[in-house]
Amino acid sequence: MLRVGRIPYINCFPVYGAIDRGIVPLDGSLITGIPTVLNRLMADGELDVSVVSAVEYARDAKRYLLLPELGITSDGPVRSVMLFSKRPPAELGGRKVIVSRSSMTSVALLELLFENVWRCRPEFVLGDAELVDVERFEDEPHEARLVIGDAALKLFDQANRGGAWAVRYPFREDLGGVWKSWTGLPFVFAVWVAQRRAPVHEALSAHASLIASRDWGLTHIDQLSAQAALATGVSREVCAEYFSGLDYRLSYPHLAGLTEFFRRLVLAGRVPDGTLAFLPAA
Ligand SMILES: C=C(O[C@@H]1C=C(C(=O)O)C=C[C@H]1O)C(=O)O
Repeated sequence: MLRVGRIPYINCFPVYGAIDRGIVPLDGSLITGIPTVLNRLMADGELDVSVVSAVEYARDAKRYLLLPELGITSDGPVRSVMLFSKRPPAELGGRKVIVSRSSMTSVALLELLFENVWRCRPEFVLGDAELVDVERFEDEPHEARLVIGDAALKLFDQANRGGAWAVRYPFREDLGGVWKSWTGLPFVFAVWVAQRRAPVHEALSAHASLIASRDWGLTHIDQLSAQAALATGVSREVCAEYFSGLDYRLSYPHLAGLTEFFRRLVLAGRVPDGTLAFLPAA
């Protein structure tokens, strides 16, 4: 039986919702983890199929096959990948920026944006940035923080409603939005991959289930938004708006965004040059 990874954030509700409800069968067992944990489990061969940070694919493309037609993407603002800053990003040179330990893609994207858009070089430090960590944010001195997932959505929402976070971090940059202004392209935060050595018929079966579940999810956003509101404490309306800004497909514009991101990471020497290799479509 395949071991299939999933992220606990609400951004995965539209893909796993029908599987969770038993509406779409999955021939495999689900293992839940934050993105960097799933990346490591895939790198170590402990999972067969998983959603991973887009950068994890590029880091070791020979190990994986991409699952076609599936990704976590946004064409502009994403709302859940945010730099919360006490000063304008261009003034963060030499200052401490804490980046989420949960993320690989967004950390790489943030570094590219500092080099090319904000043109300065902060000191990056890894830190915890999940919902349970939020109360301890001020314990570590910093000028800005990269937060992803449910914690980012929640803090962004609180800041938009003028709460304490708006005062603490007057400068809030949505990395999906900044990427779009810089390149004109959508951004692919996460992809689904199978180990190349996974039996093809089993990987195809998992892919078919994920696609069927995603198709169900996209037609049941009201139901999923209610569940997401319970999970995060963010209103149902904001969760619905969040889902409407995410796109779970991997069509030509998304692939253009993905390859542009990888091209820039290769130029910066952060990942080896490579190609996109896909599992045959289910
Ligand atoms: C949009 C998001 O996409 C994600 C970002 C990831 C990363 O930065 O490595 C990995 C998986 C996704 O959860 C998010 O988490 O908010």
